[in-house]
Amino acid sequence: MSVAGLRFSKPSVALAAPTPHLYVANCGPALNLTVSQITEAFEEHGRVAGVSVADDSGTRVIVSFERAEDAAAARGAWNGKPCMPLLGLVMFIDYALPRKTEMAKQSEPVFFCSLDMEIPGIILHSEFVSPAEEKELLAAVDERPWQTLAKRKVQHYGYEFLYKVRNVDLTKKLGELPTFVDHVVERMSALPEVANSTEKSLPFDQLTVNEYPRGVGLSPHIDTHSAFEGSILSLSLAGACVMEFRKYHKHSYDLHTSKANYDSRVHGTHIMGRGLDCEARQTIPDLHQTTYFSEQEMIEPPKVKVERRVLYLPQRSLLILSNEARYGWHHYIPHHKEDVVNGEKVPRSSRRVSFTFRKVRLGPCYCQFPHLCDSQAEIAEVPVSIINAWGSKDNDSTVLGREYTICSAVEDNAVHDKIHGVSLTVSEVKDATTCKVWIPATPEIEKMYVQEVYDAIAPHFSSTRFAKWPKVAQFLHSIAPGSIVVDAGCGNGKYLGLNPKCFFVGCDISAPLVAICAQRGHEVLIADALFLPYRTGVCDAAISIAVLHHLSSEQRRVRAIEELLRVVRHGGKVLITVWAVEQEDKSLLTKWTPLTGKYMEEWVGSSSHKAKGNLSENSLHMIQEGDTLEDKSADEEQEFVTIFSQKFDGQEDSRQMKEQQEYFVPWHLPYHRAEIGGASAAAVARGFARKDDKKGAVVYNRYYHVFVEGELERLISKCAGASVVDQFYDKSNWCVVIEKSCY
Ligand SMILES: O=C(O)CCC(=O)C(=O)O
Ligand SMILES: [Fe+2]
Ligand SMILES: [Zn+2]
Repeated sequence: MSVAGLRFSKPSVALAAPTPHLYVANCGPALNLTVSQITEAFEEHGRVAGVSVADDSGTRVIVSFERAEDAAAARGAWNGKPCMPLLGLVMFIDYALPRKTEMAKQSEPVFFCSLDMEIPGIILHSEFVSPAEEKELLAAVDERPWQTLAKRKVQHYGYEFLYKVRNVDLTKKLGELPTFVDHVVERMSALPEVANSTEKSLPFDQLTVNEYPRGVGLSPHIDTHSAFEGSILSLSLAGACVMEFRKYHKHSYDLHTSKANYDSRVHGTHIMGRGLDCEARQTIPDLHQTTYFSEQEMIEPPKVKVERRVLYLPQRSLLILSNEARYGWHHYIPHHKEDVVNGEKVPRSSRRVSFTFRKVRLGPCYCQFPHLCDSQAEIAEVPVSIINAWGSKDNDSTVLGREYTICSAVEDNAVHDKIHGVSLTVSEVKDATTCKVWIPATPEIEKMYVQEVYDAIAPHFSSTRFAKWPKVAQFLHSIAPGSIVVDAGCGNGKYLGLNPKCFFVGCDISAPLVAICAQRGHEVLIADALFLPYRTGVCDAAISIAVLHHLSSEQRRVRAIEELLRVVRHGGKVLITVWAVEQEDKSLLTKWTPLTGKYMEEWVGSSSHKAKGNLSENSLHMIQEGDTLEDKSADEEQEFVTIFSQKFDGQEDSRQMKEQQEYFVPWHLPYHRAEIGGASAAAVARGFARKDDKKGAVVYNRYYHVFVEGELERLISKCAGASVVDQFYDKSNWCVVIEKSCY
């Protein structure tokens, strides 16, 4: 139904004379309106010659009437008013100028070399098969039955590709790949970019053969992330074509207030289009993201920038798509009888046959393109554990921080959390949409020596934690007004609200600390840093201040960084600070108890066992003299401890200390602050605290893994999509600012 040969543009100024073409905003496939529904509705005003999409948004269409008067009538009736035939939708309607863009479209340069594309992960090998091999391959498929689709024919080997769900059925393996592809498979498998790729593509176990008649192409798409892993390889036989690659850049939201922004992004609350009596809820197709437009934005919707690159796929060439090219870019074969290649018309051959080799994926996809990733979209539709821990009320059911809303049916009391790749066991189903789920247990060492200690010392700890570290303040002030900031491991919430132009959300594993934040009016909840209960890409920035050093394995520390990266949007920043081995005041290290023996083996794991010391288990409780830390008002111990003049100067020990990274660091809870006989007695009985009558304090041990220089950067380098934009050492901490790569 599109109007052949014509493209349209929205006029920048109101047109004096009406045209038969209307530019209609807030209407289109993204609002689940089909061309025939739109046509039918507009035909109320006269004969409609065609409806076509105005741009890539899916929310703007061109409705072309046969007569300009009818277009004027439709505009008069429905511009800015509810359109009853389209369920009361309010559209913005203006006259459109037809514009020939065919030439403009074709003026994009066509690349012949994949390197010129500047898309990471795209490789083109020309003449990958010989004419003789090509002939054999074509003869082989021509002997076999084709499945006929609307415009092209296909054959599937290994697994059938199911077009309805754009995936394979893993339970229905068709068999091995046919022997007639053996020699190409062997050669492709030996390619270094395939054999050595970080994501395993081998062995290929799915082959789709596509036969395109002249003029037939393939709509823009990304091969379903959850369906295939590793690289995708496509051999072009019998003919050539151009392939266009598209990357959509969605700009960050800029809504009126950060709270509204937060509500819309976290809770999905619709922002009402002011002045228009409709909910201006619009969805950008392909991006699987819902955006909420204000009235102004509806009239001038935020631009979705599309980057396009066109590559010529010669006959007998092999195209390899990996990484960003595979996960982050749509690919598209225009439905053209001829390709315009740098000004020259190149007719397509009567037939092109492609062999696409892929490897089916067994688990979820963890790519860095969550907005394009069906594995990760599932969790986005399955928000959010922010149920009861809001404000100060009813912490009970989320004391474990583990309440999720499950939108899909919960089967067999288990939910597979695709993002985290773990099975969650549902312990209590409250109703159809809410259930309690359990995430894997925190290691015992963290449970006792971090969580329980902070729970026990929370009010006292909080009373010593008010000074804001200038570097953190500087970071928070550098964030754009209206941003949403997550403080993961927020403690008593001293950084929440530090930049009044931003909206802060905090979480911490310690319920008593979260309660303190809630009493102060902060938006907080109880959560585990490894399982942040926020949607992917929900915030603009995140901070993790003095948190990672409380995690007892490298895997868990990496995982926590990945979680921080997950929750920030692309282009968002994360500040991470951790305690350094390289303490400004070396004497401090002598006040800490190196972890040894059972603690290292059972809890921290022998791989990170670097301790040279040979301290007995009892020595864990032998705290040095003069290490009293209680009731000081300094911010971090490091700052405060500088008052100790004692300097550490033993060379031998210094080397030993350097290698030691696992410690118990004492916290002195004065008797008058402790519930003697209550929680403290239990902690003493269980061995993670001791009474020190001389000091009049219960001494709790907190587990720390202190970082060596470069270690934080090394962990970050394991996280895809993170680039370090700043790193520094400050006040005995290693600090890094990372940016989530833009897609
Ligand atoms: O025909 C081609 O080269 C591409 C095929 C393709 O993109 C697909 O099957 O997903
Ligand atoms: Fe594809
Ligand atoms: Zn993915």
